[in-house]
Amino acid sequence: MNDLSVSMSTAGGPVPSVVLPEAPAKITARGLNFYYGENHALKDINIALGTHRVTAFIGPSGCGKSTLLRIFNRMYDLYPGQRATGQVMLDQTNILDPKLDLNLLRARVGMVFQKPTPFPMTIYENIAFGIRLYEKISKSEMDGRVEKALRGGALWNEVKDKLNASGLSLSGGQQQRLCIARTVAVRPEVILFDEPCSALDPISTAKIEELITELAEDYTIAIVTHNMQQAARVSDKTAFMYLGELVEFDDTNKIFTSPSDRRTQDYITGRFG
Ligand SMILES: Nc1ncnc2c1ncn2[C@@H]1O[C@H](COP(=O)(O)OP(=O)(O)OP(=O)(O)O)[C@@H](O)[C@H]1O
Repeated sequence: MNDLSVSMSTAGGPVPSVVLPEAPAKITARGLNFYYGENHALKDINIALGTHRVTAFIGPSGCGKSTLLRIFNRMYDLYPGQRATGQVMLDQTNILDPKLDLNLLRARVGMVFQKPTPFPMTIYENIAFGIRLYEKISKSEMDGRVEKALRGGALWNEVKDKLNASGLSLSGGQQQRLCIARTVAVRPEVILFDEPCSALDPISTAKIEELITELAEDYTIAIVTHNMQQAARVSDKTAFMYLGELVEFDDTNKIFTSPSDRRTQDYITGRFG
């Protein structure tokens, strides 16, 4: 990704022209089905997310992208009547195991949402709060961790002189980078992004995309996006979903230049969705 040359896609945006070598799987779903009560929202999903790779999920509204992402850190446990069958592995850990410690899972698999959601506390505390849930460290160690996380979120230079200001006083784009910093602060292995730029202006969007590319050096990343140029710019692999099915999953370059399935072709050329 970082230093790849680009070519034009059928959707009109740049796509990476070099295919990265296959990476070992970090998250693997096998025969995954998901139900909202009677609504069968995900149908027999089989997919592997490569370690330190960026996997994009695209598809028309309601196809199940967010549902799949939320399974990766068991967000569905928060709502009654929802159930998953099949297998989803994070390395050797079965994510669907009812006995799994969800706090530990969510420390390993962090999530950044569509709308920036800073806590109503200082910038410093937004970062320190999550670290304290998992670790007891000294003030000076915490200062170091907060700085490192804010650097990781590409926000340090903008906030280093006002760490005691409210997180809510930042711009939307800065708030989203604060949320990313908050996520990396607890040192996850995977970061899930659910349409992270849809509430942001183009400059903030570009910053977040650049950041996602940098973060892939240290984390495995999954991103749901409606923006196909964004999927093409930031991801190594792209999954196209339709009506709860995983229609096609391949190198991003291939998906955007010569997809195998007619439905993928129709979607990326704007014929529906
Ligand atoms: N909390 C819920 N309760 C019941 N049904 C739901 C719930 N959330 C989503 N669904 C249904 O599950 C299906 C998949 O929804 P999901 O939000 O995963 O799709 P999506 O591809 O992320 O859509 P969008 O791009 O619009 O966010 C849809 O039919 C949707 O109506």
